[in-house]
Amino acid sequence: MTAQIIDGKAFAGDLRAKVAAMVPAFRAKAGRAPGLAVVLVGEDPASQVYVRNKHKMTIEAGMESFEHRLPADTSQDALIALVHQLNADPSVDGILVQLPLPRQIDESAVLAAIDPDKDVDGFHVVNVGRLSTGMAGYVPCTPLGCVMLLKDRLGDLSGKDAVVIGRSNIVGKPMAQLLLAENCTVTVAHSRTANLPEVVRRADIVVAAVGRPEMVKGDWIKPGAIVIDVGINRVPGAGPGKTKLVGDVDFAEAVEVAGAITPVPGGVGPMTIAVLLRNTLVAAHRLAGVPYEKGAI
Ligand SMILES: NC(=O)C1=CN([C@@H]2O[C@H](COP(=O)(O)OP(=O)(O)OC[C@H]3O[C@@H](n4cnc5c(N)ncnc54)[C@H](OP(=O)(O)O)[C@@H]3O)[C@@H](O)[C@H]2O)C=CC1
Ligand SMILES: Nc1nc(=O)c2c([nH]1)NC[C@@H]1CN(c3ccc(C(=O)N[C@@H](CCC(=O)O)C(=O)O)cc3)C=[N+]21
Repeated sequence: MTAQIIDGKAFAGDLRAKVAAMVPAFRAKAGRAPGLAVVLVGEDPASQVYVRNKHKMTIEAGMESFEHRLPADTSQDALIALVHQLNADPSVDGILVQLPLPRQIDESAVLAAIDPDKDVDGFHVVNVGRLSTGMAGYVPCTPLGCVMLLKDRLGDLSGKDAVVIGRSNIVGKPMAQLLLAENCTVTVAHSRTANLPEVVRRADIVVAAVGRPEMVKGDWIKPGAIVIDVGINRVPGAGPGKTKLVGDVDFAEAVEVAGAITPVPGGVGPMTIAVLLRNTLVAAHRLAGVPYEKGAI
């Protein structure tokens, strides 16, 4: 039996359409559009592609997009000064500083400078604390997108055995917190985990966020399990000079065992941007004092 393919691209398209449908009512009440500011430091080609996509989709959703591109040798002080300027700008509801940052800049100092109420990435320690204590706040886009796909597929996640591979601050840890909040029994695996295949084999839900191309093999997966592949790895493709994207899961193997699986591309990636727009819409409502029906999207 082969797994169902979870169409994250289509799901994300629906989500963006729902966000776009709520923008006119917000505009009418607030007298302005929701605004998202994206800051890119340096010329990393992959980051440039993401930032361009975010800009395009922000505009398509009827929101304002403010792009700030800074040279790779920008100082930490200059970047933090820009963040402070965006914090004070009433037309900006959401601020995203594209990661990773160049070596001379301390990431945590920059994230700490972002107003937690404009932190639509959910990376500020205040929002990390809110998530881990069950308070309302901003949740990192990629993990929230993964939970949306899981709930769409499974409904209630209570009692499910979930294994998250990876413990980064931007994916693994918030993913584990969200699954815990959904009453899963959560295991977080990482590079020092002993017997990783065995650990993964007991999971009803596997989330792979490792950054190692096709590391998770088919015989690590319990038959019928749901596999969410967060990995985005560019590897050599067919023909000289060509590249292709693969996930952290060996898709060809896992698709033969899993109950459902996200592809790469077209799985989790598109969800990340759709959730970013959703978080920006929520931020705009809160900052403008326009009521937002909890759970509207
Ligand atoms: N789809 C999307 O929107 C997004 C995709 N990504 C992708 O997700 C992946 C993970 O990203 P990110 O969390 O930022 O990556 P990090 O490099 O920050 O974290 C990787 C994690 O994987 C663990 N790990 C590394 N090697 C192994 C191994 N052999 N066995 C078990 N665990 C291992 C590391 O363990 P340790 O802590 O011990 O070092 C670490 O916790 C990447 O491919 C990235 O491109 C990221 C963000 C968004
Ligand atoms: N502050 C910050 N917030 C982030 O959310 C953030 C970041 N920094 N730095 C980089 C990572 C990575 N990330 C992705 C977003 C979209 C796709 C995406 O749309 N992927 C498409 C493919 C795109 C392609 O073809 O390259 C897909 O999987 O189908 C992937 C990865 C957000 N990140």
